[in-house]
Amino acid sequence: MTFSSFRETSGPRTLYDKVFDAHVVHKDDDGSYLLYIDRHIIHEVTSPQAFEGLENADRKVRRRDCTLATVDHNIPTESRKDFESIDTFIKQADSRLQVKTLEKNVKTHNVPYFGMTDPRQGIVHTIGPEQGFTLPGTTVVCGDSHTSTHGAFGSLAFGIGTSEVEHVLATQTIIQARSKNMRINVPGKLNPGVTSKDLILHIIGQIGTAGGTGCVIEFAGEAIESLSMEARMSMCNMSIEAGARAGMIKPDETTFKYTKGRPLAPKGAEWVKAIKYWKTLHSDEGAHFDYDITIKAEDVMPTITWGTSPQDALPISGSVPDPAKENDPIRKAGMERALKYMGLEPNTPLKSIKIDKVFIGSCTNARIEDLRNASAVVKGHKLADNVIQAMVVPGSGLVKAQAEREGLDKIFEEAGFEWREAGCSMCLGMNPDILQPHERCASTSNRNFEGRQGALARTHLMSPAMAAAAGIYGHFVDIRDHKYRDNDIPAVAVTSESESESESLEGKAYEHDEPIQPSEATEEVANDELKDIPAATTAVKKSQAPTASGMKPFVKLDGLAAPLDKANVDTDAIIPKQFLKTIKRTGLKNGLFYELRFVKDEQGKDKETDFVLNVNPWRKAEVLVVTGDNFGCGSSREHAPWALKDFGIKSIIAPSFGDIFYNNSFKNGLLPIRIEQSVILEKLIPIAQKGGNLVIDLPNQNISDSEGTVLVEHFDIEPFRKHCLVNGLDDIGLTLQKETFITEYETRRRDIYSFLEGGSSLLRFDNIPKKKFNATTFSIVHEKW
Ligand SMILES: CC(C)[C@H](C(=O)O)[C@@H](O)C(=O)O
Ligand code: SF4
Repeated sequence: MTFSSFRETSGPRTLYDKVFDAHVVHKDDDGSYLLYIDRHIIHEVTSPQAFEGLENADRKVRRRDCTLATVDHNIPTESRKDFESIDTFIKQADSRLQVKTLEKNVKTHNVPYFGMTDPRQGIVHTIGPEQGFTLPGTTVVCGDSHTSTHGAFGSLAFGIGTSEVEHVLATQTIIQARSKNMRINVPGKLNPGVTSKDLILHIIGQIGTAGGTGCVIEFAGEAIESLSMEARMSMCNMSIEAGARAGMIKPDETTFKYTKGRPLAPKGAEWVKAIKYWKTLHSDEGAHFDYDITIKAEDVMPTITWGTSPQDALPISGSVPDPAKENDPIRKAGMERALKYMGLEPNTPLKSIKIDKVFIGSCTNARIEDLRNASAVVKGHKLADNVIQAMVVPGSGLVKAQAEREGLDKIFEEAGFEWREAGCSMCLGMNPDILQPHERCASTSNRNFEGRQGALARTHLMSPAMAAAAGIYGHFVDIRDHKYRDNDIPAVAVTSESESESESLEGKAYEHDEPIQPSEATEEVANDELKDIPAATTAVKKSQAPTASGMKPFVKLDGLAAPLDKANVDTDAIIPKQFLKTIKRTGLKNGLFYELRFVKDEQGKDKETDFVLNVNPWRKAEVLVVTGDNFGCGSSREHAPWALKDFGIKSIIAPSFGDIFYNNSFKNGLLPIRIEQSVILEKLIPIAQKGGNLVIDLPNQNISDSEGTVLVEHFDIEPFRKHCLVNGLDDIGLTLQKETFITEYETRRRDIYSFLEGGSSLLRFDNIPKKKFNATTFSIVHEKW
């Protein structure tokens, strides 16, 4: 049997090329591809507008068996012991609305769903692998940038925006351009005390947050091969912080061992067939990589961040850098701003910096191995007196249950840590878990952007062991100096899954021979708790509804240009988390660049700063001219282009863009244009600074001033994107015209990749407590499965 029906080249291929090729449904003459999506995970923040669009266009979820939903970002992490209903449990009205909207949507469309009363609920990127929903060689998408996590299985996994969520729901495909291939080789062995989190922070420190832009990174080499699946997931998780579209690691025995026996992993003959295929998934000898980078394992030390970008990473033995020693003026200004925000003095030894809080959680580091590593540090110690709060938030209900079986909860609690329920929590603080202004946190999460964990809060990223140690000592420490009690040193650069976990996951609890439809559990909750969803969501009038379809054509724009002299503007800065709780695409104007545009006055009211968009004439700007690289990096939130559009911005010019933001912009008729930095500085910025207009001619792909002088003779744009913008075309409508190709692909898929059939529809929902549960019921139910 041949496993692939499409091949771009006859020569050697990379892992990425192989997985990409295997999913090509159709290649258009303009070079864009339609890719089939095997696994689609959904959460409450980025799906409401997608379901709304789907319903307004009278479309259905094409493959509910390829779809899995859960709630994670908004939910409180306090004990659910007394959980009665979402109405009483979620106190924040906007969070509650998002959760209930998801529940309504999964019910309407019969999508398998792990709600708050389901012990399998957890962070999207924890539950996919845990259930065996994520499998080697699959395409995995989610309206979430850290979907890259799933690449640890050799799957092609990437974050998408809400319009694309709608596209996948309707068509089970996505329109993609081919990315470049980057390989990061890590030869040698990691030093004792060094985890995959240190390694990925080190890599980002080296290549920068724009280093992987336009690429899919394959992590390879001895140090990578020796990592456990959990450690690999932490690596791939943060490949988005390196600017990459996705991160991948070739599947091997470690992968197969982790996957075997998971509820949705293939069984019997299908397992044998799957393994045969998965073993072909590696980069061929001689395959071409556009970039090949080597990072020696022995050079990596326990690493933490000092600033407000994940690339601000240094070995723990280092000191806060000194801007006075930086020659590049843009970088120098960035460093000064970061140090001011972080409340740090140049040249301070990192180990002497005191902390206020600890957060052990997030999709990067809240799996069982992470909690084992952190608890081994904590065991027999107490939190330092200056530490106000330390939280441990497991990645899923199952991680929590496993940790409790191993007694880790007790170890943490005895040391003074809080033991919480699963969710995203303080990673971005869409729920009540936030830092207060100026609090400094040792965090195992992945983003240290300004305001990420709370307004004016200070985040330092590090491994679970290092965060736990910071809690014990009250300041950052080199984990290699820590004295473990009882010689209880965990295998931090673990080589394979611990037996106990694999066994529990292979146990009876997860058998699923008889497919059972998701029925009552989903239904009952949804029926009871839809009361406060406004009518507009349940019945939007077609004519009023903003959907992905029918965009206004973008042809020529003659618009006032505003200058923005910044690099690495992340989407958290473009639209902070508190504005993500909407279930609409509009009304985000005031949230745009909120932290930059407003400060609080004495009465606690918003007062405008002198940020460029608050100043005349730029209040009316339609073009944003950015001098620095990597505009729109970070989160996949489509709220970023929505907010820019709401403000009136129609085009953004920058040297480079975050991949997901770039993509999301097109879906909303917002034109991002990549122009070399020297040209921006020389020709465009002077006009923007004067408050002049720029004329962007999309059909002719050039930019002039209002007198007609051509400033940029040619800018690049992929033909398909141009075609859609100029004609205001609806992607989904276009894709649905390719129905024959999609059904043909599905027929082939059923045969060639038969081990993917069934998907989430094989999950059991019969044994889940429906209304109420407590930790004890949980583990009993879990044992019984
Ligand atoms: C809310 C979601 C869109 C976002 C993401 O894409 O990453 C979030 O998970 C984050 O970490 O900022
Ligand atoms: S990065 Fe944080 S907020 Fe985003 S999915 Fe992961 S845990 Fe959730």
